[in-house]
Amino acid sequence: MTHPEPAPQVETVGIVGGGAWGTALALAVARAGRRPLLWARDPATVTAINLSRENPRHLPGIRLDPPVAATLDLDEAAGCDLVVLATPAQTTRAVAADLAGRLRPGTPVVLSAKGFEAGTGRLLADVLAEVAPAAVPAVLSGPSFAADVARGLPTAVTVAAADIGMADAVAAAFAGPSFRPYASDDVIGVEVGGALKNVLAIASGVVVGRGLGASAQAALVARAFAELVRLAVALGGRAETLTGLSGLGDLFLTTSSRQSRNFAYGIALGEGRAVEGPDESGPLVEGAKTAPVAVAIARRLGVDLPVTEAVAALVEGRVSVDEVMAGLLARPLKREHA
Ligand SMILES: NC(=O)C1=CN([C@@H]2O[C@H](COP(=O)(O)OP(=O)(O)OC[C@H]3O[C@@H](n4cnc5c(N)ncnc54)[C@H](OP(=O)(O)O)[C@@H]3O)[C@@H](O)[C@H]2O)C=CC1
Ligand SMILES: O=C(CO)COP(=O)(O)O
Repeated sequence: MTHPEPAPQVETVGIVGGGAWGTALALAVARAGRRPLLWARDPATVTAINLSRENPRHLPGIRLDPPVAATLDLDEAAGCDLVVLATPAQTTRAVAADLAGRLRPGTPVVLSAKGFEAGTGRLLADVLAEVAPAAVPAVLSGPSFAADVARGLPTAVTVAAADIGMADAVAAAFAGPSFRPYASDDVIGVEVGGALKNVLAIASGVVVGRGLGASAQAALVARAFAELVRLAVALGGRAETLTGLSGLGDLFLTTSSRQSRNFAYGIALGEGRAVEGPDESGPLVEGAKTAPVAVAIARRLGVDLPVTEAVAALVEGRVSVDEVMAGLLARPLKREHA
């Protein structure tokens, strides 16, 4: 029998990753009455946050007043009462390994990246548990653009941990006047919702970029939602979780808003402006990296993910948009909920 984790007393929050999302979460934590300490690897970002009170590279135009502070010292961030990982999904193993020996045993570590690990096909919470066993893993996900959160616009997310009491405590640590976390104990469902919606946002962008019409976009989003549920359930998550914020909520946001980097990349693919995967020097497009990993996971589990397969093929430049659409429409007829 497992024992509930003791609820953490959270005054300080270490945020590992000085990008748009890490910076926005630092502001959310400050508004929640906690002291955020943002670790960034880039000295210029740390100096800009501490002296000019902004993050010009990743979140320009947003004022970062105290108590937001930044550091280059990972030990300082790791020593906080709660730690958030906010670097891209594919860096999770390396960053968590670097943190591992610096954490106090039992420190909650909140994953906020959205993706599956390439190569292993593992969920990020599993990667964290493997490389940083001293951490208590939690996941924060849901419809939340960094710019919206940073500006204090109303936002709701899900915080999941295996122990619901821990999820409640972590949710409370982030809760502020405009940032509303809901607690869940379905770590798998919440992770899959965040990871796969990026892939499906690319698909929705392709439909828009190719000018296929609002009806096609609605059909795509409905079938995309079915894929979210199928994969989450096959991996051990609960279907109802995907009807929530990390699932339907984030799918709605990123399959319809041009603020989404994944959706915007899909539009470029649909318009024929991008033929292969995004360049590392451009904006982060997590769905392009997640698509082939999701396909591999689905094939291993015998789950049918035709939209995800189509995105993987497009991103890898193996097919054209017209070939993908013809292939999807030519699939044998089936029952809707089979
Ligand atoms: N932006 C958003 O609206 C949201 C993003 N997310 C998720 O958060 C994650 C991060 O996205 P976001 O912040 O937007 O991305 P950004 O591109 O804005 O920032 C990424 C940050 O990670 C840093 N970084 C990259 N690789 C490493 C590494 N190996 N070690 C340490 N730091 C590293 C970068 O450092 P450097 O500046 O030095 O390159 C940069 O500070 C993604 O998984 C995304 O899906 C989730 C919800 C909302
Ligand atoms: O996850 C996000 C909002 O919930 C951000 O989406 P993009 O990474 O597509 O910009």
